[in-house]
Amino acid sequence: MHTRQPHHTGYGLCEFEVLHVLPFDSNRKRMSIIVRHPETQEKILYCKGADSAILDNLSRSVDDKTKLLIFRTQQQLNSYSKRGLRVLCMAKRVLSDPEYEDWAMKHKEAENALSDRERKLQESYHRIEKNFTLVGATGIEDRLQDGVPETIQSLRNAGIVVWVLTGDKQETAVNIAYSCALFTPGMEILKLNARTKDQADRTIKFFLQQSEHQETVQQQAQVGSVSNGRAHVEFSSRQENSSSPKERGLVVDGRTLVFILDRRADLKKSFLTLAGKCSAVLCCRATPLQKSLIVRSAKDSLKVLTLAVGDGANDVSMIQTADVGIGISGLEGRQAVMASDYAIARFRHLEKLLLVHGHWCYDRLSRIILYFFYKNAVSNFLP
Ligand SMILES: Nc1ncnc2c1ncn2[C@@H]1O[C@H](COP(=O)(O)OP(=O)(O)OP(=O)(O)O)[C@@H](O)[C@H]1O
Ligand SMILES: [Mg+2]
Repeated sequence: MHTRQPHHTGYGLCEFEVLHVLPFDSNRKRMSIIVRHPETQEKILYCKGADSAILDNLSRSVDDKTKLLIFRTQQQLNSYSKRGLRVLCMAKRVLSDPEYEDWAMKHKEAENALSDRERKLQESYHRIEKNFTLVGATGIEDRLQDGVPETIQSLRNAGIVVWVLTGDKQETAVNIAYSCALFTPGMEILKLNARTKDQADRTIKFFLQQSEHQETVQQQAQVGSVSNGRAHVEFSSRQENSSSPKERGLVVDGRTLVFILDRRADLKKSFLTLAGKCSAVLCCRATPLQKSLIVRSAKDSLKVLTLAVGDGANDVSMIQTADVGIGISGLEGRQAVMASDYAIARFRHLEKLLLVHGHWCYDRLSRIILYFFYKNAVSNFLP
């Protein structure tokens, strides 16, 4: 591929030759372009992607100035994501001629491979997407569509349990969970951010014990208020906080999901028991495969009817795994809609769809676990 891209350097217009485009995918969570500089002839790789996909692959030999830049960028990323912005990191790498030639030759072999092409391409991307120099980061507003909080609220009022499965960074996703009314201010938020299988196991068990303890206290409080006749009014008002069940929201990140979904580990059952005690579940930095495995696990183990809503290519297998798959037609392409049973133009149309197509869900509404994608995929599709 030899595309010329005009580039204004400040000294005049010049053109970069595009040598390769390494496309985005939700597993690498980044994309790259390799260009030839028109004046120096240097081959430069520019990469943009999720913070974890870039920061974990920075060059280790860095001077103090670069260390400071990395530190400051991380601080900026944290503040952007806490504000609910969608963050991206940019990095570059100058390639020596021998290194580039060697990579380009092997990459061509991967591109032309007749077997195992996808794996060979992934290996090729990983061979070159490393030893980055950080360039900077951006925070972009990814606004919710109109009516998302209201729709979620009415689904929850109908007894539907809503889980969000997203590829987004945890801090961004948590912020959005509050703005779309998945999490409410009174909720107790349980976070699963384990870095080993044992840690995941212990944290899940701890939360389970804690919630069982809270349930026992609540039951005792209820028994106390019933059996204690006259003292009832005073007792229940004093004990209001402990006797009214506190809603829980569960947050789990992609690395912890690896342990939970590992078939050899025995964590799935306890995770699902814990998830079943929560009013809302938020899975962050989830890959497309993890999204579909979560739907499959809920479907098989919790014995619920599942409905998945998504708008991107990374939602396709989840949409296909769910009992009912719904695609939102939007900017992210047609893959989600093509894989779905029903297409909608806006998330808020979901409520109407559930009412209109009551034959498959309305009477079973309270048994549905709903998965959805919440972003503002601005649509040209008319309802
Ligand atoms: N075109 C792109 N180029 C570079 N990086 C991207 C691109 N699209 C997404 N990313 C990065 O990869 C991450 C994962 O993307 P992915 O599309 O799997 O999930 P998402 O869009 O964040 O969330 P959702 O699952 O809700 O769609 C994003 O959070 C972002 O950091
Ligand atoms: Mg996406």
